[in-house]
Amino acid sequence: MAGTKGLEGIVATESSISSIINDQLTYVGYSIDDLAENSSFEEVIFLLWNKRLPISNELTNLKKDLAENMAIPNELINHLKSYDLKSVHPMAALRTSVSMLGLYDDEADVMDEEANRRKAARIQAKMPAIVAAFARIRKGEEPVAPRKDLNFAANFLYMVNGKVPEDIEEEAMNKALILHADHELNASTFTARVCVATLSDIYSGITSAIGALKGPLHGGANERVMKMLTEIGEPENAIDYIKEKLANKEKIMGMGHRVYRQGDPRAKHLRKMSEHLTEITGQSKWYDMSVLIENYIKEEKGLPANVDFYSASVYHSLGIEHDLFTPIFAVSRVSGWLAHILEQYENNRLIRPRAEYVGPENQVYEPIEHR
Ligand SMILES: CC(=O)SCCNC(=O)CCNC(=O)[C@H](O)C(C)(C)COP(=O)(O)OP(=O)(O)OC[C@H]1O[C@@H](n2cnc3c(N)ncnc32)[C@H](O)[C@@H]1OP(=O)(O)O
Ligand SMILES: O=C([O-])CC(=O)C(=O)O
Repeated sequence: MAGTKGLEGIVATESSISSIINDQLTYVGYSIDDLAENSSFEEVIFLLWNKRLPISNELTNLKKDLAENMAIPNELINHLKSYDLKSVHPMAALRTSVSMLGLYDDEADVMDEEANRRKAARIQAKMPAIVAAFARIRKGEEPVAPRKDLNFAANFLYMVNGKVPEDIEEEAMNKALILHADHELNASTFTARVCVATLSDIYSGITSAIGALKGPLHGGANERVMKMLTEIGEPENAIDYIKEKLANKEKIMGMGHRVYRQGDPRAKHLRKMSEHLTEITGQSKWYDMSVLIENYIKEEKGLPANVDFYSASVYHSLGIEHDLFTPIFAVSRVSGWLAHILEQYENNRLIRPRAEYVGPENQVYEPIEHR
């Protein structure tokens, strides 16, 4: 039995939600380029959950359902208020809050498909409200209730900032949410599927997935990209900084990918958004610095920029606090996690691989006083 470190290249399930073939990403067969340019996040949610695009009244109903389900229980708000949130990472707060949401859902352990779909809509709707409430409470501000007349992207920014976003901000958030929505069997999606394959409930699956996304080798990289850019400070420092990191065998956040070899097809959209948004907000240096780093790493290490690299300067130029970058990823990716959970339940089998034992053998137990 040969071990494959990190399960690289192993096909662990069949799925008809998203595919990565020859460095091209599709959701249910629709190119990510097409969706990013033409679609809305709500439409993508429908696509992932139903494996087809909605017709007009279906999209209207989903938007209504999401807007009506956005408000979070007061008990959860009070719970968040009870912590000293200055030392709590928002991903930790999100992980615990989603777990807690399950305590206030009468259907949490009802396992039929219709109930699971209703819970999916509730979780999708409430995640942005949790992130926004956390962001406000820790600044000593009251959470802002969602508005039923705003779409998902606008409502999220409205709840975070307390004001209706400009069109350009809403467009950028909508596109970022589409680009992050699903990605085949990435680590957090796999985590969600492993969890619910025991026939555990949706809240457990999403809570586990948030934990996996939080790590710096996965969704946690976007926050660290901004930390790196901030440390670099000015474009002229970028290459020396990167050289030193590489000499110390440190990884450059936002670079490299387990599956993509030539390039992450989402990065070009985020690069374009970063160029535009940093320019109109008078912060082009973040984009300039990012391009220098991307080109250098491509040249030196042959590694492409991944989705986390340019999303950092995009969110920064939207005025978003840096530790909210990964929670935004989660607000989008939960749509994919939910799609995969529904797909797993439809055709379930326990996920239980093997480990190759490489430890000592034939040991003889010694009583403690003889060791
Ligand atoms: C949404 C997402 O999850 S996208 C990924 C977000 N994560 C990051 O951006 C963190 C930085 N990147 C990485 O750590 C990696 O590229 C990963 C985790 C994304 C993929 O890693 P793996 O497929 O396991 O590749 P692995 O870590 O084994 O690296 C292979 C080689 O490339 C090097 N390498 C990979 N990524 C980087 C990087 N970002 N910076 C410097 N070197 C790198 C490794 O050091 C290793 O070199 P070696 O063979 O000389 O030891
Ligand atoms: O697929 C992966 O390994 C990581 C990734 O890019 C994502 O989850 O979007």
